[in-house]
Amino acid sequence: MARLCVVIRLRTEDPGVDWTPASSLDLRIHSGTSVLIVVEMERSFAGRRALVTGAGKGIGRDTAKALFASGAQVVAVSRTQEDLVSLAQECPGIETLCVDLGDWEATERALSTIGPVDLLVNNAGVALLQPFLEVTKEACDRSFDVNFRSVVQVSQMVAQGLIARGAPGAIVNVSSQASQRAVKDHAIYCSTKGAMDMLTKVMALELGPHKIRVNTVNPTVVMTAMGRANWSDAQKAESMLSRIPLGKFAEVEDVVNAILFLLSDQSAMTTGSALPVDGGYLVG
Ligand SMILES: NC(=O)C1=CN([C@@H]2O[C@H](COP(=O)(O)OP(=O)(O)OC[C@H]3O[C@@H](n4cnc5c(N)ncnc54)[C@H](OP(=O)(O)O)[C@@H]3O)[C@@H](O)[C@H]2O)C=CC1
Ligand SMILES: CC(=O)C(C)=O
Repeated sequence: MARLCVVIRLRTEDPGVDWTPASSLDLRIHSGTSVLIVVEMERSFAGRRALVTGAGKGIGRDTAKALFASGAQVVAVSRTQEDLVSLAQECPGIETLCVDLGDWEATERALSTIGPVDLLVNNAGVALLQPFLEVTKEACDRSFDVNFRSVVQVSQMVAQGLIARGAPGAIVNVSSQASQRAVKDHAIYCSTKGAMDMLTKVMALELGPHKIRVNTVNPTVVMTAMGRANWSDAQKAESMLSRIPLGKFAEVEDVVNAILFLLSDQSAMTTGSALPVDGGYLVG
């Protein structure tokens, strides 16, 4: 028997859009032919407003661009103005906000007027590597201020807005495989990411009744500016690669796809989870 598979790709558009079909699909089915019609729903964030921290470079920049391309209104927050200028040139219409998220008062001032946000990606982070016995107060304070405290602060502001509007929302915290495995010279970094994973679970517990989902993505090494700074040495990289069953580091796109999945309605029943993007590193 001949089998015919028809894939119809639909975009979940704004309900206000006129669905009058531009063209019709004329199928002539011969007798004895079975037809499987697959309707693929593309992920669209039309009508949603997303805030991405650390959107100047790397994972955050590509996440902001992907959300923008998927129809979301995007607020890109980062520390270096020229990164935001170039991002706005690439994506005309993206909103930008330049602030050091490690500065609580400056962040409060900068984000107090951002308006409603439906989707939040807490991506900004620093990896200040020091052997445990050489950890400094400055590195400890900076790491926790950026990687952890700013996540608390920005999430509070966004969640309070959602609750006031009675609107559902989704938050993705960008953690790391390093939240669950010791990595040499990463005592403070691992601790900030471990704290982030636990924070994520408590946020999910308390915000769930408000229809706000909270999850982490937990990538392995990604060769962004941060990855290149710490993992360009071939021998050091090999020590990590040898512990990854898929035998490769993650690409930025792999992390972006995981983030968009956890922001989308396709993960409507997932909250409080930690989604590895690590090639199997954490199974070891
Ligand atoms: N790269 C990797 O191997 C991995 C990264 N991660 C995590 O992914 C996230 C993104 O990392 P990645 O894209 O690689 O990092 P990058 O260093 O390439 O980019 C980080 C971005 O965050 C911004 N940022 C950092 N600190 C602040 C701050 N205080 N206020 C505002 N913006 C800030 C940076 O701005 P600026 O450059 O101006 O400081 C930059 O735009 C981080 O949380 C990281 O821990 C997780 C696993 C692996
Ligand atoms: C940089 C990082 O998050 C690692 C080591 O996974």
